[in-house]
Amino acid sequence: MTAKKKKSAKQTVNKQVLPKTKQTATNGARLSFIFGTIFLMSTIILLCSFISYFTTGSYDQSLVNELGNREVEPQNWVGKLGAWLSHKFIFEGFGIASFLFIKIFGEIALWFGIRFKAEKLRKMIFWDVFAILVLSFTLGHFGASHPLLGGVVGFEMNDYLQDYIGQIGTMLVVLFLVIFYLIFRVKMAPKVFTSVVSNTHARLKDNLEKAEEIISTQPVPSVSNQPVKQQEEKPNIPSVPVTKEMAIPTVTNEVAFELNKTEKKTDAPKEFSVSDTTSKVEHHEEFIIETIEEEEPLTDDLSNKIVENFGLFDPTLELSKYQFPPSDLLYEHTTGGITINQAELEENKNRIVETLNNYKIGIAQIKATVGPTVTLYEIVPDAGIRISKIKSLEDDIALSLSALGIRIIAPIPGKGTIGIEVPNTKPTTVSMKSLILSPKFQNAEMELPVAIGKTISNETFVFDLAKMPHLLMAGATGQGKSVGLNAVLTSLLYKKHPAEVKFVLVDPKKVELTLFNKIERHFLAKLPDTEDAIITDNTKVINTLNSLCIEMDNRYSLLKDAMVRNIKEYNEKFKQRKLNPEHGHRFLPYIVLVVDEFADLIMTAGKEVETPIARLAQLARAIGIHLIIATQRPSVNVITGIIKANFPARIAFRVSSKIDSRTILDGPGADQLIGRGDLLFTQGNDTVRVQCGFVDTPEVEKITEFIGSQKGYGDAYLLPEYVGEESGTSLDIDISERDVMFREAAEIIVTAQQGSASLLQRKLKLGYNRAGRLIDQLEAAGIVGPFEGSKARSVNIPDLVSLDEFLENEKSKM
Ligand SMILES: Nc1ncnc2c1ncn2[C@@H]1O[C@H](COP(=O)(O)OP(=O)(O)OP(=O)(O)O)[C@@H](O)[C@H]1O
Repeated sequence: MTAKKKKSAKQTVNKQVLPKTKQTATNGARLSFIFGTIFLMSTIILLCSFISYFTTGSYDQSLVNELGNREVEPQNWVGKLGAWLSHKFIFEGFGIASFLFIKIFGEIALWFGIRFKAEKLRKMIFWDVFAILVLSFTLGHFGASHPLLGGVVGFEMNDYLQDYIGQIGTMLVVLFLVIFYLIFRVKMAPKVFTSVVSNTHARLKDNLEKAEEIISTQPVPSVSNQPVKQQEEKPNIPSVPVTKEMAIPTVTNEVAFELNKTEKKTDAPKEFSVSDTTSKVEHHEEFIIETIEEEEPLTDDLSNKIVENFGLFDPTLELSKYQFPPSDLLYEHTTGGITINQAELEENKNRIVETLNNYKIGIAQIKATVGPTVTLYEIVPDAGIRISKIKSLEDDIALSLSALGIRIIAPIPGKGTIGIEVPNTKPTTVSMKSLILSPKFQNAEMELPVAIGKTISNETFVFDLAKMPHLLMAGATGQGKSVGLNAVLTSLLYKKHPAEVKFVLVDPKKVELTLFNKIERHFLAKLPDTEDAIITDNTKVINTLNSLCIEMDNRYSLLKDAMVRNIKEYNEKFKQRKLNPEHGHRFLPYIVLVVDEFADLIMTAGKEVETPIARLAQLARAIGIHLIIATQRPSVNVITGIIKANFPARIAFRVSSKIDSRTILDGPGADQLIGRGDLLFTQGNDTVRVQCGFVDTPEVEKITEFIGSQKGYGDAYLLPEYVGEESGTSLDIDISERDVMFREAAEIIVTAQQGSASLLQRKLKLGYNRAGRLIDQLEAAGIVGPFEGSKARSVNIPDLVSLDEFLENEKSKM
């Protein structure tokens, strides 16, 4: 049953990738066949027309101008069409070189038939046309006596050139074109042409020297003269054309071997043998250095071919008609931008100056920047005033300004000034619409762009979730967390296609994220057996988190197999069709896990939740799984050290105490926020104050409605099945029912001393389901220990010898 479901889950995933490609492939094949047939028929028509032209041409020529007349009956085998075609091509065109047009048509027909590389076809056609021109030009030389040889074009070309460069010049041009053709088309090395000359010269010179030497050393003139003569008469010149192969192992190489042997016999008189003469002549070793042409790298591999025929893989193809939600689904919330209240600014400034003067802090300059919720007063204190003094007066200053949530930044990082943030009496709501429409978000070239809000200087604040790579969000109740989560999700929905990102939503409060149910078949991911994609039950959360760990392991194996480092490179390679879906490869969407109330979860499930969350947070960045966890209570027992260490990016809404602020931000500040979406964002060092974009429930409803009413996938994105402890494995698996790879799997597990399904997947190239079954069987046999959460199972057999004994024992007991 489970196996069946697993299988169907896998099939669904594969279906998402394959069917469209197949359909396109069939349509492409049909079109190719039709065009191929048309070109093949054209080839046959040209061939018949041209051949018959040589017997019927002279008769048909007189009729060519009357071919429109039905009464006229030409003799060409292909009738009027054939007579007209051959007259135009051969007589008025390029002479007998026109036969090469048949070759061109044939090549095109062949290309449609067997689809070799288009580049190759282009090259072939280019050289065919070149050959047509050269041949027609060459034969056109005899155009006056044999007009059919080069056709009118060939004759005219000759005639034209001869007028300017004469007959010799024209012949040299022909020679040049032929050499050009031989070098670039036949790929004859230029050396061949030069070596004909240089070899002749070199060998003649060489032999002459040898002969001279022999004459001077040999006492018997009758022997020495003859070979010299022979050598002179028969110089060892390679005949043209010389190929690369012929150039290397010439007779001279063999001689070189013999030479070495004889030279060792030091006392013996020098003996030289030249293989084609019987006499003894000293022979200098000829040393030919041949530069072998660089092998052209094969660009012809299958992936290029597929890309050429079908284009890059398009993950969005299955939902190609998907429409992104329009911005008018969102509300303005405010009319116009920030309103600057001059009187309020003036008043606050005066009070700041006054208060500081009371504490004997003089001010050299003060500047105000009005943001949506707070105004930043940037103060340059008089020389000699210590910053720590201002900082220690923070509460007193706040009291004097009698405003809630004054935040003092002393000094402002990167500037020598002191900042005092004072809330505006009339805060401006930052609408999500203004964020979505901002050029910063629209032009963001990010993997997972999120427009969270506007900074104090009223700039849209956009970050890439993929770079964070995980986000911790905290804030007391009612301070804007849920709105913040909605802003994140809305940003992604406005920028990403359903094929590119999937959400795993955990909502123990059962209210905040339920709206997203409508986009289940577009954007949500879930466990195979579950009804609802949005997880509200804590035990299901544990299964889902463990399932995400499996997905992570699977993705790592895929990445390893594809020899890439991260999901971006992997998907790029997949789009270029360099990864075979039949080997389990598929386009990997980003997965964003959102946990709305983490405190709740950790209180009920504790380590069972913390361990997989920590594991995912540590490892999942490269494979595109990103975590956003939100919590009301940022206490240390909820946000433990291990969680904190792995969530460098934090968003803090208003919290109730300095301690909470420290837990979430590692510093104070969050307790001084004013609520209603006022937040601090940190990613390590700098902290940015941002007013979160406001997106109301009806807006989210409209967006999800808009997306949900469009055609979606058959189901949510299915995560790998996770068999939890409580569901138990059928541990009494019959030995006869064991997988055929049982022994091999056992050997791998025992060798590695690590009982993990993903290890089997990698080593045996198995799917997750089969590897999981094998692990179950190994557990049933007692070779591996029971499931231990996210840790690999223990292995009970120490080595391969013991494994052999164990399996033998098992057999004998049967
Ligand atoms: N960015 C914002 N701009 C304006 N008002 C906001 C913003 N965020 C939140 N609010 C106001 O604060 C109210 C509470 O926000 P929200 O529901 O997000 O709080 P919460 O932190 O999720 O609370 P809880 O934890 O109890 O669910 C909203 O109904 C809204 O009126």
